[in-house]
Amino acid sequence: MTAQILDGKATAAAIKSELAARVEALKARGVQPGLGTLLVGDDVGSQKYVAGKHRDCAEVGIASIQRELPGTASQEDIEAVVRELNDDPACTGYIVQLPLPRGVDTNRVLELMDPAKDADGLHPMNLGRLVLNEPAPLPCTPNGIIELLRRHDVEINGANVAVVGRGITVGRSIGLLLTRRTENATVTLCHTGTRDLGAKLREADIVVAAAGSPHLVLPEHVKPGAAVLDVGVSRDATGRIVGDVHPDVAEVAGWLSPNPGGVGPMTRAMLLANVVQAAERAAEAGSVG
Ligand SMILES: Nc1nc2c(c(=O)[nH]1)N[C@@H](CN(C=O)c1ccc(C(=O)N[C@@H](CCC(=O)O)C(=O)O)cc1)CN2
Repeated sequence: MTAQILDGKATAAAIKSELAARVEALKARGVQPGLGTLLVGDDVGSQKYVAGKHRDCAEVGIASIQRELPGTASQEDIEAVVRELNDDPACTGYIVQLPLPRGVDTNRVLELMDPAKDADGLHPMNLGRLVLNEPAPLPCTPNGIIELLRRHDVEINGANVAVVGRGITVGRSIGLLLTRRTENATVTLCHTGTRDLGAKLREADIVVAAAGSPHLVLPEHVKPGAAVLDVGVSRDATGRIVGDVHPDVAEVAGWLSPNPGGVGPMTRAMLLANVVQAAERAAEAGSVG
């Protein structure tokens, strides 16, 4: 068997053209959505991701507000920029690029954000709303994974899903999304403390590998025909991306997301979707437009 490709690049391009039409409609009502980003430090990967987010904004007609601080910035410096973005009317939604430098209290920074401007769905209020099944911006990577599966007609309803990795942007929240009645999956969250990871993976119809551990998922771990999403990003000595999934998994899986070109572009598309949706909600509520 050779897995069919879950093409994140093409799917994200289709979503972006849908979003561009919604942005046009907002602009016709006098509403200009604007995405802010705060990047702290000089991590090359993070710089690339943030640059990509602003390229996407330009493509769909969302305005860009870029803030950068050096890696030596203090907690207070970072919080001052968060307050500025909270108060800036041109910034209708924003993100703080993660991870923040060692020593910075990330939770305190996220808690200080205006939840109405949280374009990443990572503010504790919005994660709480997700738990309560109330409308909220959805975390971008988990939402991107679900959208990628849906748009390729991969059955989620009733599926056994194994997630590997318990990080804040993927592992912790994806179970909340997949176990909603609308998705109806059964989720096992695996991590470094999981005994017999292989056995958990072999039971799964869908594997989400988000551990950041190069080639952790091997062909013998995968049920024939399963959908495998490669989310983890490590880099080899030349700076090339190495995913969590061994390339030979393509011989066993039914579906496989490439890395790069799979979940990454979907993460960016879902960020734009959150910005557009928040602007639409605000316009409906009459606060703008
Ligand atoms: N505030 C946030 N920080 C981080 C998030 C997040 O959702 N919010 N997720 C990741 C990084 N990330 C988004 O910020 C992200 C990762 C990957 C890509 C992407 O398009 N990757 C390309 C490859 C790019 C390359 O060559 O390096 C791909 O997969 O094709 C976009 C965004 C952690 N931080």
